[in-house]
This record gives sequence, C-alpha cells and structure tokens, in this order.
Amino acid sequence: MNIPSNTSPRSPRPSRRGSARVGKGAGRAKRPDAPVVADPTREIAYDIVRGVIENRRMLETTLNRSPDARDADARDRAAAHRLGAATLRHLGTLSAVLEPFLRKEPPEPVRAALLIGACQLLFLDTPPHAAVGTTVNLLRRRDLAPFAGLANAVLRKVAGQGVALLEGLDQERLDIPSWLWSSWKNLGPGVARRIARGLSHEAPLDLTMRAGATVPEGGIVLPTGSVRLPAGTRVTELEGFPEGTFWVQDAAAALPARLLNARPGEQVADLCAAPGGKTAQLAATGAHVTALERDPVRMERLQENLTRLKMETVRTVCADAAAWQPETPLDAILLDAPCSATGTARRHPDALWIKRPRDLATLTETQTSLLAASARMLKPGGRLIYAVCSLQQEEGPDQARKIAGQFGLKADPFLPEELADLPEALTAEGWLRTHPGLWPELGGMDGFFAARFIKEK
Ligand SMILES: C[S@@+](CC[C@H](N)C(=O)[O-])C[C@H]1O[C@@H](n2cnc3c(N)ncnc32)[C@H](O)[C@@H]1O
Repeated sequence: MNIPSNTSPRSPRPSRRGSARVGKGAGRAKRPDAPVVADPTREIAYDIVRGVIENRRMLETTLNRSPDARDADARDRAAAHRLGAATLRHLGTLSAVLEPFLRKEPPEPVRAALLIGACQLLFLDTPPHAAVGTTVNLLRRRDLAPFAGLANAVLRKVAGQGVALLEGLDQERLDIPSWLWSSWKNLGPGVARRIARGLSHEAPLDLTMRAGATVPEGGIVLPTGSVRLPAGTRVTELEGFPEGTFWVQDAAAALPARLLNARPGEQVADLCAAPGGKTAQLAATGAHVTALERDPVRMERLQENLTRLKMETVRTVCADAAAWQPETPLDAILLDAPCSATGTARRHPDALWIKRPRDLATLTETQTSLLAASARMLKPGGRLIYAVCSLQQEEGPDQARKIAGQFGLKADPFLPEELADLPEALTAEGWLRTHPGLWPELGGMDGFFAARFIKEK
C-alpha cells in the first residue's frame, strides 16, 4: 500500500486549532511555537476511523461529507481511504497489539489515532519516524496534546518490536466481530474462517465488459466472465473507461442480474438500482429497463454511469420502490434490496463494525415489504430475482423460505447449468450463495445471496 511516508509536501495547511508545540521525537518543528502542519491523508483517515468506531458512520459518508475530505485532492483522498480501510480491516488485531502497552484504556479519539499509527507500522510500509511523528502531530492538532507523550511511547514500542507482535495472534478471528463470526457458522464448517481470510486483504478491481470489448492491459478473465485487475488499479485511467466499454462490478455482484435471464423487448425493472452495475447488465440484454432509486444523490451517480455507458434508453425513476407501480405489469424484476452489506466487507471493512444484530430486524422488514411490492408489479408468469450483498442467514435463506408461497410467488430454483462456471455457489435449495472465501487463489469475491421466484398464474 502506498501511504505517504511523511507529511505531505503538496498540501500543507496550518493547524485549524491554533499553533501547538511539537514534542521530542515528533514532527521535526523548527521553532517551538511553529504551527503543526496538517497531513491531509492522516487527518481524513482519522476522521474515517473515528466516524466508524464512535458514531457507526460509514467510511464513504465521512469521505463525502467532511470538509477536509472534500477539499483534499484525489490522491490524498485515495490514500486516506486506503489507510482508514486498512485500519478497519485489521481493527481487532491492532487493538490486541496495543492492549499490553496501555495501562488503562485511553479515550476513544486517542485510541483511534493509536490504531492508525500502529496500522502504518505493522501493515503498511510506513517508516517508523513518519508513523510515530504524524500520530503525535495529529493528537496535538486535535487538542489532545496531553496524550502526545503516550502515543509517542506506545508507538515507539510497537515500532521496536514490529511484526513480531503479530506472532501467535489469531488475526482472522480477531478482525471479525464475535456476533458475525458466530452467525457465519451457519454457512458450513470452516466457512467463517475462510471468509475472514478472504476479508484480510484488499479486494481486486473487477469489471463487467460490454460484449466484444477489449480486456484492459493487465486484466485476467475470470471463470464467470468478469475481468479482474489488481487492487488499487485506478479505473478512470484504464483504456476504454471514457468510451464506456466496461463498468465496475464485483464478479459475484454480476451473477444475480445474469440469473434473471432478461430478454430483448421485455419490460424489466431494477428496483434498487444505484450505482447501476446491475441496471447496465439488464440494459445490455436489449430489455426495456426502468431503474428505480430512492436516493436523489445516488440517482445522479446512476445517471452519470448510464451516460458514460451510452445507455440513456434506460428509464430512470427517483422513487420509493415500495410505493411505485408500473403502468403495465412487468415481465421481470431485479430486487437488489438494501441489507447489512456484510458481504461487501472486503471493499467496505467498515460494514463489519457499523451493523449490530438488532439492525437485522429493520432490514428484513424492509426487504419483505419490497418483496411484496415487487410481486404486485409482476405479470402472471413474471420472474423476480431477490438479491442481497449480505452473508446473514436472516436476509438470505430465511427470507427466501418465508417468501416462497407468499404474495403469489413460487420458488424457481437455479439450475446447475446456470451456474456451471461457479458450481460451488449453488445451494441445495437452488439459491445462489457466494462469500469472500470462494476463489481464494484468484483473489476471492463478495458475498451475495440470490433466489428466483415466479409470479403464479
Ligand atoms: C444494494 S444497493 C443497490 C446496488 C445496485 N443494484 C447495483 O448493482 O449497482 C441498494 C440501493 O437501493 C436504494 N434503495 C433502498 N431502499 C429503496 C427503496 N425503497 N426504493 C428504491 N431504492 C431504494 C439505496 O439507496 C441503494 O442505492
């Protein structure tokens, strides 16, 4: 990972909180009263980690809303995202490493700074003087100067012992909240550990290609047809991006829309559509697609994506899918329902730490009401794919079992030939179940559940 190893020379800013003195071993101030220069990457990463730990706020929300992140240039934002995400990916391990060095639990904001500092020392190639010095500076800039000495001492010890501190730690177990680890036992023996292993590294960049498009340099074609590039690849710099020859979509995320088998001329709706990966797949079949999205900001992103892909024939509707009704009954519906998103933790490690078991009840209620609404929109014989990027039983198999026979929907299991390129994802009940432990040798995949239903005649 390429976290800047020193205070950024590109966009230094004086302290927002007045000048502060830099202590021994910290950021090399020339004068004792010199203002501590801001390091945008660490400042934003700090806000990200605190947002997740203290407020259960999504990483992307901090990136989109914080003034620091908004004002930062693209490289600083990207580096902050990677530092914040790496800290969250190894949160349990980093906490276990720090514990013996702390006589008592520090306040949360101090703990967040220590976690980021330790992450740079143990998981990123940041030189010790930079990791320690920038952490001390950060605390001083955030009115936490009384803890600068503690941070300096603790991080110097961590730097001194280095990766030897990781020996003997069950990192896979530590980095997964206990309630999720227990819940994943339902997926089969050893699967929780395989998932944790899949979540321990950054996800590669997957693309869905338009038919006949050239595979970008460095890309490999996966068994399911998606194209994979190494983690950290900048998609906007790939050949074909401006021309719209591909779109970003995890290999597992590309499966549910494919299993709807949309045909040219059919009336199809994508009910929870933004940012539009599945909408694009449906549009590429030649079906008449209506894409619904409730959130106006996300709708803008969907429309930008469709414009780049030259798929402007897709009809976009900003509305609540639970209340919307098409003019005429539909041939097919894709319901990629809002969910806990635990299946996307490779790309969004914050997902693991934000959700709580009690959130599942609200989410499953919403999913049920969207399933009932979908059934009302379908013509007799119409098809429905219910999909969630969740690893949780309640949002996947439990929902599918509950829905079969309700709202005039009957189960329509996937056939082995439909998943011949990923047979391990077909369950005994004819559903799709992927998880980050699949394809370990290829770099894994996101966790998705999908089931198909037919509206009875
Ligand atoms: C899992 S994401 C969809 C990802 C998308 N299908 C794709 O493949 O790019 C869920 C989306 O549904 C939207 N959403 C949630 N509840 C909705 C509702 N009741 N009606 C319409 N859209 C909704 C969210 O704003 C979010 O953009």
